[in-house]
Amino acid sequence: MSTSPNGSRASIDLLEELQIIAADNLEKLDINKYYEVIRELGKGTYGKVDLVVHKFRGTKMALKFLRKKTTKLKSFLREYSISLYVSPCPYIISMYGILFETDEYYIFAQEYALAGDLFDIIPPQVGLPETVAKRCVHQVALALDYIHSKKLVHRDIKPENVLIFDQECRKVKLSDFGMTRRAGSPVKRVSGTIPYTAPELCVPGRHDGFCVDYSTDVWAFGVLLFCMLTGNFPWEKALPCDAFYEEFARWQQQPRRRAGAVPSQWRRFTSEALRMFRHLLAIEKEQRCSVSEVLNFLCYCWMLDTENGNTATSPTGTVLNGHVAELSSSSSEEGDLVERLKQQSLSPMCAVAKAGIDIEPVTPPYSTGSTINSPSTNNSYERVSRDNNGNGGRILVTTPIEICV
Ligand SMILES: Nc1ncnc2c1ncn2[C@@H]1O[C@H](COP(=O)(O)OP(=O)(O)OP(=O)(O)O)[C@@H](O)[C@H]1O
Repeated sequence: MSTSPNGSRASIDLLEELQIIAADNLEKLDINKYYEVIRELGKGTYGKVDLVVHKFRGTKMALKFLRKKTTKLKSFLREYSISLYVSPCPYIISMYGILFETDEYYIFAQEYALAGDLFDIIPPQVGLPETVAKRCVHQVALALDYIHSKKLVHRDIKPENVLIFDQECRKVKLSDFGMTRRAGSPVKRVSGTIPYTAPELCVPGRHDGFCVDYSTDVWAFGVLLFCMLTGNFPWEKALPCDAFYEEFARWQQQPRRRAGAVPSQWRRFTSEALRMFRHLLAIEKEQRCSVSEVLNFLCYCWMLDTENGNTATSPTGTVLNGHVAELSSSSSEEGDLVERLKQQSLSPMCAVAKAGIDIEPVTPPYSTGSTINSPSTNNSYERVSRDNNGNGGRILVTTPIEICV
């Protein structure tokens, strides 16, 4: 908080405050002195994520490395602060209050998700069993709902950013807040991954900028659902030149939908599931529902030929109605978070040296304590490995489009 000229306290919001604290605590250190690298967990556009063990504590954690060459300090601090800000949600990856830099990287520490990411467990062209998919969908919906309740838009919803703790998706958490922005803020260029990108952001030649909007997360969430249930993308990109998208858009815009007119890729779904998809994937962004509407469809069967039947139960045993209220933290809880961070050093070095400071994830004030081949379409997607580790053929990489800065 700062004091304005007239003496009143100018409000600096929590996110800005977290960024200031983070900047004040950023220090250089020799990573090998404090961490033993076990293996690389993943690679992204701007760096990598390694599984490490803290040499003094023995704590396993995931360190996210953002290359200084391609990441501005401001972007790093923003990603770190947003990740921390939303981490109280039980369906979002937890954070350790640790950040530092080396000559080459900015680095922060996260909880380690022991089963990797959702991308790796979706059987290509088959999809996950409906029960597993629903369990996952429910948790991701709650995570997104939480983010939206904080007036933030994730902007990079895809299976690679859903981290999993077991193969049955009993515990999954949303991650990667590098693209997250406040709803309503202007962004210069489109960002995202093409099959998940909403049609209004796919239009070529639109360089006039966009306002960040929840509806883009809703669209990506709808595409994610399709991928999980089928092991395919519904289309390559949401543009009229894509025959799969065009067919879907025509069907969406029909005033009266006849069963026979359902596009072939969508005929495997029950009418309730189709209704859900129509709400999530409304062509006009104003018509799209909120993410939480999916929760009203969990009690229905989604797949026509499912062997698992439907699962109406919540993964956490919580009542579906009122979930948002349960997950929203109060401003005093947010204040607590800032206070704890101020007291807690953000350096791994001091975390060891200071008595009474343990390296545990920054815990939610209201924690429940509960405990594709990239999906391919039947069309002509370019088949490229997601990484260079010999996964070739398993995945179809989507073409990243311009990233906003
Ligand atoms: N906490 C974690 N535990 C386990 N694996 C993780 C963790 N964080 C990231 N990963 C793995 O590393 C991959 C890349 O991580 P992340 O998405 O955070 O990087 P990124 O550079 O932002 O990626 P992108 O450019 O795709 O947005 C993830 O898809 C996942 O497989």
